[in-house]
Amino acid sequence: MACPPSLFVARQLELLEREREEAIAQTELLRTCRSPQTLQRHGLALLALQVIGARTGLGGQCLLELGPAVAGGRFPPHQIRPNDVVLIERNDGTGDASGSKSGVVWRISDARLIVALDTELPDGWGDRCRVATQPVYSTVLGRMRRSLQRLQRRIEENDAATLLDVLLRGHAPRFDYRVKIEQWLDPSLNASQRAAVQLAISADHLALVHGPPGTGKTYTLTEIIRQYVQRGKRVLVCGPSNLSVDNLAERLAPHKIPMVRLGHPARALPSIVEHTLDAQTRNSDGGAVLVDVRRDMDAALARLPRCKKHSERRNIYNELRQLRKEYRRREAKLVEELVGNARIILCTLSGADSRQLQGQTFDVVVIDEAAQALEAECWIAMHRANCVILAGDHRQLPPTVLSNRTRASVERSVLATSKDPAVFTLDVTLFDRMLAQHGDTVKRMLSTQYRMHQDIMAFPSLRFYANELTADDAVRARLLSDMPGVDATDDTTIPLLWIDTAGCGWLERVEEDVRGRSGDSRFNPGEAGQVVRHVRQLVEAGLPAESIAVITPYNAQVAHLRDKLRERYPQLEIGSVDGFQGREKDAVIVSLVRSNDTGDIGFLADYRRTNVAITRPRRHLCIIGDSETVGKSDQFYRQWYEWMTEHAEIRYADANDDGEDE
Ligand SMILES: Nc1ncnc2c1ncn2[C@@H]1O[C@H](COP(=O)(O)OP(=O)(O)OP(=O)(O)O)[C@@H](O)[C@H]1O
Repeated sequence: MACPPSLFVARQLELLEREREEAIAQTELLRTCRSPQTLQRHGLALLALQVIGARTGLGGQCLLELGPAVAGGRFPPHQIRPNDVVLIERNDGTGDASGSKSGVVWRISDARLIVALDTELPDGWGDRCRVATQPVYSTVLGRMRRSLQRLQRRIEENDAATLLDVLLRGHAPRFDYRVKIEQWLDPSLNASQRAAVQLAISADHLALVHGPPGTGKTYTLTEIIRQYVQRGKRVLVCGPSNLSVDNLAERLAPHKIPMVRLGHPARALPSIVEHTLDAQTRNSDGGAVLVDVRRDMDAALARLPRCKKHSERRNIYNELRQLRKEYRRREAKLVEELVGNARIILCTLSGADSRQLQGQTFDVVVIDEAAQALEAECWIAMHRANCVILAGDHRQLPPTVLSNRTRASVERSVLATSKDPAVFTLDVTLFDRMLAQHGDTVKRMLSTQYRMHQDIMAFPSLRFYANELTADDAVRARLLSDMPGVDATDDTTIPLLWIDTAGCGWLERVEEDVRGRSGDSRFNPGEAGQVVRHVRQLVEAGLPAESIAVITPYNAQVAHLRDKLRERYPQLEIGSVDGFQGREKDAVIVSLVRSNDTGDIGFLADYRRTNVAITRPRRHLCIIGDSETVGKSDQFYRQWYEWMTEHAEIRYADANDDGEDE
């Protein structure tokens, strides 16, 4: 039996609070240990900006336009992205920190940054400012906490909703198999995809679609959503990231179903821009009136910089306040109409808490990438329906949890089945919990994959997917040498290669943290040399650098590899394994980094990370690592290496080879 619902929710609340404290502590650490200049060097801040203008956006928000203070200047390299929460601070030499404001990045280009603020910048602000990223946790965690508190109330009131019974009270999920699919809207679906659609459509309250890498999860969800709509149902489609939501929106867009994508349109793909609430509001009949009010607001905003007198400025602020009120009233009415008429609403999980969805209910909530979402985040959306379809892959990485750095996450399959709420950690997802609680009857796994050469697929299939994956004919034998312009060489004609660095003495090194102490991250210059060599050989064989990704579990190795490779191969993608989840490339080189005498493998012990790393390539996977270190005390890595010796090519690195010369 599962743990008592109210205890479970109380424990989740406690864990969220710990997460909030950790997020605050980390931000503080950044702020206290690093100067603004250092933050800018790390891509977390942009300094010396000037206010270029302000106009009105959706919701009557103030869209503040910023650019480099130097005329014709460009921003330095940075990591600021649309939807990031940023803090705008005045930087006019007065040293006055008052008036700093939090906003959301709307758009960002080489020389322009537009930030959405709830109100204008305070009166008296100088034109000079700087911007620094802030963890979004504060907003998202707040929404999660509210959703759990609501859940707690529903449990106390004994809410009879059967979704709660299945998700929290251990009742078995029910399926009505009389619900048959008369016509496949997408006839190209394969047998396992059809089985998943059938299960989802028959579910009274809960069904899981397990989608291993490249198996067409998005394809399948599209059919599920369309089948629901055809049955007259209203569907809320969510995912933890904007990208997950946009991928589905893009697949649904051609089918002409009334749908609305909520959230900032900044990152919307061109094909779905017309479905964003922002665009639909503008293009509707009522939108013309809004445009008029918006014009009045922009005109008032434009007058502001010219007013020197305090009283004049105060009058303009009063005028703006009235106009904003009017704008919000009219807009709310329009939004209610648009949202109310839509059969499909798409938004991030935390976006399901937005005011545009106030009072809205749905027949079903579909959650993509559910194995990467915190359970509390899922509840934000799940309060709106009595049936939920979860799609994901619990064999890949779970959501990032700041407060949980222990090996507990590795052992979470044990935790997920426990009755003791004290052992739950935040990265035990709802997807995990439901599988542990209800078993395989509640899920269907997609088993044909459309990404990897069959040899690349074979080990992950064996180890993570009960050997049930098959490679579609179109991909099963494709090699790099089959690509146009690529020569057949020793490297391009093999799908699997391990460059073994055992015995080379290339020991891992520890990166210093922000305080100059030994940090968590590691790098390995010897391995990096082998990466350089392999990239060079592939490119010399005619493979474009943009078809190659170099990935590694450690951020310090990412930075080290970027230093070595970026200039020579600007198109080459170099990143962390975690950041590459959900992506694919023709050739993928994985640098394992760990090399020591004790066999310490750190967070490589989370095999889900290894699974993500080795399932990214289409045609060629090259592992660079020390087989002795990783296999010393870890059975998984020992088995993997043994398997590789039978099925892949093993090359032994030369200790005198730094990868730079022929
Ligand atoms: N039934 C099918 N017939 C032919 N191709 C398919 C089919 N299903 C999926 N594909 C192809 O497989 C690829 C992956 O599909 P999709 O993007 O839906 O996968 P996914 O499982 O969501 O991916 P990820 O591994 O990133 O989660 C796509 O290029 C798609 O064209």
